[in-house]
Amino acid sequence: MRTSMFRSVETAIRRASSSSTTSHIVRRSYASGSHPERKVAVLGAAGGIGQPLALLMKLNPLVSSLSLYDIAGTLGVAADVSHINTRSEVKGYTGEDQLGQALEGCDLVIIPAGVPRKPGMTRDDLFNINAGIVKGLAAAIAKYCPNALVNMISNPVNSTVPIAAEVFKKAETYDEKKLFGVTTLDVVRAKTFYAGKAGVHVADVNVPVVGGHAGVTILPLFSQATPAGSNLSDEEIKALTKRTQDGGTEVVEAKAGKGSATLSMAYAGAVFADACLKGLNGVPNIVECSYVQSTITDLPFFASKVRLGKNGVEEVLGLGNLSDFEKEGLENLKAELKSSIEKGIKFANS
Ligand SMILES: NC(=O)C1=CN([C@@H]2O[C@H](COP(=O)(O)OP(=O)(O)OC[C@H]3O[C@@H](n4cnc5c(N)ncnc54)[C@H](O)[C@@H]3O)[C@@H](O)[C@H]2O)C=CC1
Ligand SMILES: O=C([O-])CC(=O)C(=O)O
Repeated sequence: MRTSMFRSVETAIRRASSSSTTSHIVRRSYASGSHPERKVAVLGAAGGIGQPLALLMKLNPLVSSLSLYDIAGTLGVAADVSHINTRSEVKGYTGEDQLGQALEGCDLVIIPAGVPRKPGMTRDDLFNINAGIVKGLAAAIAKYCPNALVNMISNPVNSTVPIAAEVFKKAETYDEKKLFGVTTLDVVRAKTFYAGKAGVHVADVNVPVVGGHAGVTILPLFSQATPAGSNLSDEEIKALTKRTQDGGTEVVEAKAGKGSATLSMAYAGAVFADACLKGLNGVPNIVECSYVQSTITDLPFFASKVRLGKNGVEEVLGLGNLSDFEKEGLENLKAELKSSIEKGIKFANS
């Protein structure tokens, strides 16, 4: 699960910022094809997540064409980001009549479109607005880029992924290997919180997070965290688990009505998108946690470690050994996750 996203970004910045003649030559030969052409779209690109995510995707050398779409405000964001001297060409699209152009030819579509939480709300409280937004965007993806990988960020992820799956099924374009709920922020938080408590270097830490992306459905597996052997007590593991599950709420409360996590989410979204692009490009052994169609439990969608490849999901990895506390957490999350999945399926078919 270690990612070289930072290294890629660093390399891109170094390449772009050097002004020597040699670097122009290097840059030209680089742009002419050391990586395949990849078109990536961000839907909701003018929003709190969309803008920093657009920036991070512009810094990613695996992207050759960056398509920024929103219902309003995209052209300014696209003009701004387009001036950065990295590989990709940037185009902005605004309004539904430009959605098709934004999507045509995409290899990867990232969706942070929709409303965020305010204090006191659950992610499910966003369902009424975001379910319709996701349904519409999924229908457009089925029409204009049915083969693209889809990274769903819009909440409630536990329901929006099943909604997109149903829309794709109806359009006869569904490929379960290509639809991902982005749960990377849970992993990012689990790594950060664990490193702080265990006193280990955060860059070395790996922690799988399984289940879903809301409250108790977020199940970090600290018993599998590496580096291990930090002698954390049961109480400390419980507190780390709770903090990971409540990480989104911690940010919502700190922002006090001004939305939810945007910067850490953009980072997490960029890490996951980078992993998807590497998989598409044939880089071996790319593994990230994601909420996907799954048979590793009795639930039809479940987050776990996933190996990424040229067609999206190459393999959904099992849960490994769980502690008794994690086994209990797994049983406790099933009812809520099942009902969120069923709610999404019912909505998509209504
Ligand atoms: N999966 C995860 O871990 C996380 C998910 N989120 C979710 O991401 C979503 C976006 O959050 P923010 O960027 O903070 O919200 P925001 O309100 O700042 O931005 C959302 C953007 O979506 C756009 N939008 C609305 N309808 C659209 C449509 N039909 N097509 C294209 N764009 C549309 C809006 O114009 C706006 O620019 C929320 O649902 C939030 O809950 C947020 C953090 C983490
Ligand atoms: O908490 C929220 O509403 C946004 C989110 O999903 C997160 O930060 O994990």
